[in-house]
Amino acid sequence: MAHTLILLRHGQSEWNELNLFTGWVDVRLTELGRAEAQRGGELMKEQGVLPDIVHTSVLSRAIQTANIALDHADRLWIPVKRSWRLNERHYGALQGKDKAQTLAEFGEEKFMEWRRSFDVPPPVIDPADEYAQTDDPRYVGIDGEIPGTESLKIVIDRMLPYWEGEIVPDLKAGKTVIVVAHGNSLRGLVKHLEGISDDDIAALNIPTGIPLVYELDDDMKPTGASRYLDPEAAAAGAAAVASQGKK
Ligand SMILES: O=C(O)[C@@H](CO)OP(=O)(O)O
Repeated sequence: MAHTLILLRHGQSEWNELNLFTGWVDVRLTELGRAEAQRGGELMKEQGVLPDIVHTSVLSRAIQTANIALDHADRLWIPVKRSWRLNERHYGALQGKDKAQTLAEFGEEKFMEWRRSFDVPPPVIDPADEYAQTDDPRYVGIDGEIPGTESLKIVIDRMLPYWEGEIVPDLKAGKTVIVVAHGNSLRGLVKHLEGISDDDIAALNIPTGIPLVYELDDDMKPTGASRYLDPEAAAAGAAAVASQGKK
């Protein structure tokens, strides 16, 4: 039996537009981001790829994107599950920093190591920093501590229990699942699904607002290549993410 999984990165956020490192800071969608989410929903409806259940992070930009996309796919009524384990990678002390300024200050090598290396996290954020999540009520009771920084490796380690424990059972129950999350949490999931190496994952960027569809076998392995519902827009969007900072 084939299982259908849809991955959707949130539409443009206020801090994507401003070119700031975002991570766990809870910024909203821009008008363009809302339009991207709408288009994502329309693409699902037009192409008949319709989710039965939605999983999102606990960050507003993913929740807004899910609501808008599902509304435009006539699927606002499906069950919803949310988890901090689908959150964006915590960007540590870089949260709130301008990407272009960070590149100019630290140089390309360090900048890319922080953004795209597999296991080098950015410096830890001070818990008193205005962009730390200390005392944020949505994280009361999360297992362990609120992170002070995360590498992609750490993201994968905290995401996989949710993937195995909550998403895979929905897929195995025959549901078409949509996961609405973030650039780096989805990079982690794609790495896991496709067995991409620690080095090669650096080059993978996920565009905002375009559904990416996987057909999976019973072992949750892709049966073929994944497909974006708008491949041209996805290629342009991924290139734009790759060049962030260089403007
Ligand atoms: O700032 C962030 O949280 C992420 C996603 O917007 O950025 P990057 O693509 O640089 O990892």
